[in-house]
Amino acid sequence: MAVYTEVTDEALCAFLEAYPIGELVAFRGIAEGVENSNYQLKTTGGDFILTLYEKRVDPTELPWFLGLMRHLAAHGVECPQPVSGRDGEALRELAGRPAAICTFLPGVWPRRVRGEHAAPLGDALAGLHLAGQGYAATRANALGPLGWQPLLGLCRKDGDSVQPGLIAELDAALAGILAAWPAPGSLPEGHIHADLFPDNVFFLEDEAGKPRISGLIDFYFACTDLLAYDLAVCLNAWCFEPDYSFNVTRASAMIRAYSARRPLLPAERAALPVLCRGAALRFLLTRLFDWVNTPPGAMVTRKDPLEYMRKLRFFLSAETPEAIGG
Ligand SMILES: Nc1ncnc2c1ncn2[C@@H]1O[C@H](COP(=O)(O)OP(=O)(O)OP(=O)(O)O)[C@@H](O)[C@H]1O
Ligand SMILES: N[C@@H](CCO)C(=O)O
Repeated sequence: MAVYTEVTDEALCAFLEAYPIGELVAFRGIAEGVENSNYQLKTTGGDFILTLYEKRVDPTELPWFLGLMRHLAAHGVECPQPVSGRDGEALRELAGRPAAICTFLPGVWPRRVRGEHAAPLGDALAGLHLAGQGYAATRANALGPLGWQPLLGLCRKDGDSVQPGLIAELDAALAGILAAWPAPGSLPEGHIHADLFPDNVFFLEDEAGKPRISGLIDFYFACTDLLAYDLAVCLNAWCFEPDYSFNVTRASAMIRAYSARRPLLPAERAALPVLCRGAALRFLLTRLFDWVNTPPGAMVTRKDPLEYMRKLRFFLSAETPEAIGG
């Protein structure tokens, strides 16, 4: 359930007066998503998404995220576009929260990932990286390597209650990953999505029944970091079977499609195993943090950290890029 902040009819109608998108026809809360409150709006001007940004998004960073979405949409990426009010502002306040309206994207995210999703995803990811190049402002990755040690520290006290020995295993993995992490400046950097999981990628089917991407959403973890790290996030999120076996065919198709649009440098390909380990650790740590630090009844949907322990173990055992489809 992710409608944390309720909006009344009256408040919404008053809010909409600031926008040139007609009058409210209908609106409903969207239960999916864990970070923010989302509403689907139908107005006489069309379909839109209203997002109320909840506590975990720093309001001072919102202009960067909205600016990136605008930039990407202007450069050919299908992604939500912030709608400006009559005063030119896209960001304002509703029900005591920062709020923005974005364009609605058609399509649905895949509840079950299939092999044929991999190539369109790789292609779209490379397209996003290329389109992001002209967006000059940068945002450091708070959940990058420098953030992992402090995050692990915050899980230290209770982490072993999730699985005995977990913290010692993570200490050892983190030390190895940091020691092997690419040196600053050694790999291409740019703006990355950093959370391109299946629930953030919408597909439609073409006439032949083949899936094609209709849009990418949820840019609120986007940041400036190693481009190949974004591919590592996708290899984690898209390439495991429900029994946690790694689907190397799917990974190869994704990497090939990415490289066809933005050729990976040999050094990026060589770094994929450690980048995949780092990406697995990142999602493990944020999930573990939520697991051990969320009081019952709090407004955060917890996800299983151990799913990422299994993925991390796989990537620790995969020593070459070939072993992960590279
Ligand atoms: N622009 C859009 N067009 C159509 N549907 C959207 C759009 N933005 C969001 N949605 C719908 O809202 C749901 C939640 O959105 P989103 O994933 O951005 O929420 P969140 O709580 O910020 O994210 P998350 O939990 O993934 O971090 C999506 O699964 C989708 O159904
Ligand atoms: N994609 C993240 C949640 C944050 O959007 C996860 O699965 O842990």
